[in-house]
Amino acid sequence: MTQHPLIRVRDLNVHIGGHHILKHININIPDKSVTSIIGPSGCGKTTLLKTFNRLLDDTAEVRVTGSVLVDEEDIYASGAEVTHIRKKMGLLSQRPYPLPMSIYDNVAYGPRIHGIRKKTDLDDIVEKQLKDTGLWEEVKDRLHTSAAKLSIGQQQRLCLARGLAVEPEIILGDESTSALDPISTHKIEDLFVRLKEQYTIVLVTHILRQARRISDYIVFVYMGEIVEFGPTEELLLNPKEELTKQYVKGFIS
Ligand SMILES: Nc1ncnc2c1ncn2[C@@H]1O[C@H](COP(=O)(O)OP(=O)(O)OP(=O)(O)O)[C@@H](O)[C@H]1O
Repeated sequence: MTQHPLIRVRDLNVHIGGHHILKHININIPDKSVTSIIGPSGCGKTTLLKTFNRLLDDTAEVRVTGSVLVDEEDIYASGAEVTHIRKKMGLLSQRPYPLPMSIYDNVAYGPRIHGIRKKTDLDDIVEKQLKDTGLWEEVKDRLHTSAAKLSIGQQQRLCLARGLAVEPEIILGDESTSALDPISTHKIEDLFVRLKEQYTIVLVTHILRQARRISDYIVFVYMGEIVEFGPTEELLLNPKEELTKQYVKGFIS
């Protein structure tokens, strides 16, 4: 059964510097599941992901039209508040960018900004998020040392913990395992699968095997358009569109 949609995209178009990058995008991203955006390099995957938390429309050369409804609220409506929208989403980029501070302070950073001051409350949040991201046992004895000393894989899980600490509804991941070794990659993939019980997760990946391992749904994008969207097995094993077939077979890259 298809989950209730949390993100609804309606006739979304993105022009950058006069180029029509995303064309008439219509999609419902289901709640509490993992949806992967796949497609060849330059097709618009990252651009689509960025439209979900208004990371795109900050410059004069970018024009976004259409609507993206999150929880029924159009995040492109005039007057929509960007800080409020971003609080609903945690973004995990290709490389981890821990803040130049301790492990503890990285996780406590967002909650402090949102007004949580009491030490015991912050301690609880830090412990919970580090446990949820599987880091607690690895770092509990060095919480006040620099986050930069962690391995890249640990830093990526810390960035996830930092994002989750402000209680978002949605996790966006842009090729978030591309800088990681296979073991760290599997840890992050396992986390996504576990976290989908509580969050709606949208990932950009160019690795079909990864999309197959962890997604419930897949969106195939080609030259700025959605070619096909559907449950993972159906889209990969029995695609409806010829272009999807070609991509899945590896004839388009
Ligand atoms: N800020 C920008 N200025 C100019 N062109 C841009 C900008 N951002 C994206 N584009 C263009 O939009 C198109 C889609 O880019 P995007 O990064 O979304 O693709 P992608 O599918 O994520 O690619 P990849 O898999 O290689 O990361 C590309 O042609 C890219 O050059």
